[in-house]
Amino acid sequence: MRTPSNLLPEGFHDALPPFAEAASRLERDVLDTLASHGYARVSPPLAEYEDGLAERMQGASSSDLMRFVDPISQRTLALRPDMTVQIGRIATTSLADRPRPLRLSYSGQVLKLRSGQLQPERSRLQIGAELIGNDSVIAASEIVSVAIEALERAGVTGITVDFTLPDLIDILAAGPLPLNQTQIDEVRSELDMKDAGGLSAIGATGYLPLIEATGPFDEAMARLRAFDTDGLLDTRLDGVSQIAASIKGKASLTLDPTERHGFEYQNWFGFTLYADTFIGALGRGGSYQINRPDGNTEAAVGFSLYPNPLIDAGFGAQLRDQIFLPVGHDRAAAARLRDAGWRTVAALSDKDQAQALGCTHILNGDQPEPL
Ligand SMILES: N[C@@H](Cc1c[nH]c[nH+]1)C(=O)O
Repeated sequence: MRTPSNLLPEGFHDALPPFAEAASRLERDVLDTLASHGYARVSPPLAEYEDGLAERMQGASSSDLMRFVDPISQRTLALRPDMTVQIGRIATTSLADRPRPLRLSYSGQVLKLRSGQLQPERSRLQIGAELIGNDSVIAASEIVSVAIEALERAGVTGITVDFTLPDLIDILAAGPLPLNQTQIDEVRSELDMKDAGGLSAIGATGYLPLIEATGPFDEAMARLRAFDTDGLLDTRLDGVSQIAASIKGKASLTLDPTERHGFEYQNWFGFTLYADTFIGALGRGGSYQINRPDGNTEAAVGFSLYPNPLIDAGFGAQLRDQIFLPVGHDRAAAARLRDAGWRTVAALSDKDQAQALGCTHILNGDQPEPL
């Protein structure tokens, strides 16, 4: 396991063997899946001008960013907390003239200013894909199914997709169930806690049925449709149902229409990914708008995975066979074994010990021999 160390700030850890390798194997599997669906890799820098980054991050402020002054430009820079924002910048500047839809993938470390209760890490690996220029049901279905395929290719089983409607409360509050901004925040936090008593106490009884519209997808969706008596949400609910239908059989499906944790900028549709063997979320995604430099916006859908907690829990950590090569070993035989997929560990002196160096075999003549 990774050992917290007072050599590093809270929320920062070294990835050690075999976890670091497990993480890069997962990263490779996910990126290969994305590439196979036409997502081209981009690699934005770790830090950017703070004002540009903050401006693009809807629902977050610069006080949520890890910032520092750049001695060269004398300007404040920020470490990226979410690569999706950078992909939006790239899509609407350097790649503004590329035909749409534009499919981009990415992977890298992101930095959160504060750690979450469920995820103490502040430095996290983020791997994802963004489909830019379209947020239709077809585009959203592609994103969800590619996310599932990527996780499956990495060996994750028992996947659950939990759908949400990130802007649901805003829509209801601006229409049939009016609320002012303070009330919106109150209603949201009561819904977060699924607190019926709390909702009643603040006079928002109209929102009570939303607490019940949660759980296995079909039942929860039926309850949500029953709640939507004037058909205001029809198109959204049809859209989310179609996306769910498109991945039926590939994952367990649930609905939590008011879940908003981590959905600061997504609009009509969002989803969180879980795996049976693991308690926390593996990633999330949804539809959103990218602000373009000309003042217009561009629709997009995408997803991001945060696989570190899964890896730390031991996922993909393989103890591989390794063969010890004694001093003076047959170099040609060792090279043939490496070609055949073996990992070799060459002795530097007679003092080196096969077992202590993690070897399972030793090269005897030109043949591997189990230790
Ligand atoms: N970047 C978002 C997920 C996402 C990607 N694209 C759209 N949404 C997150 O990390 O929560």
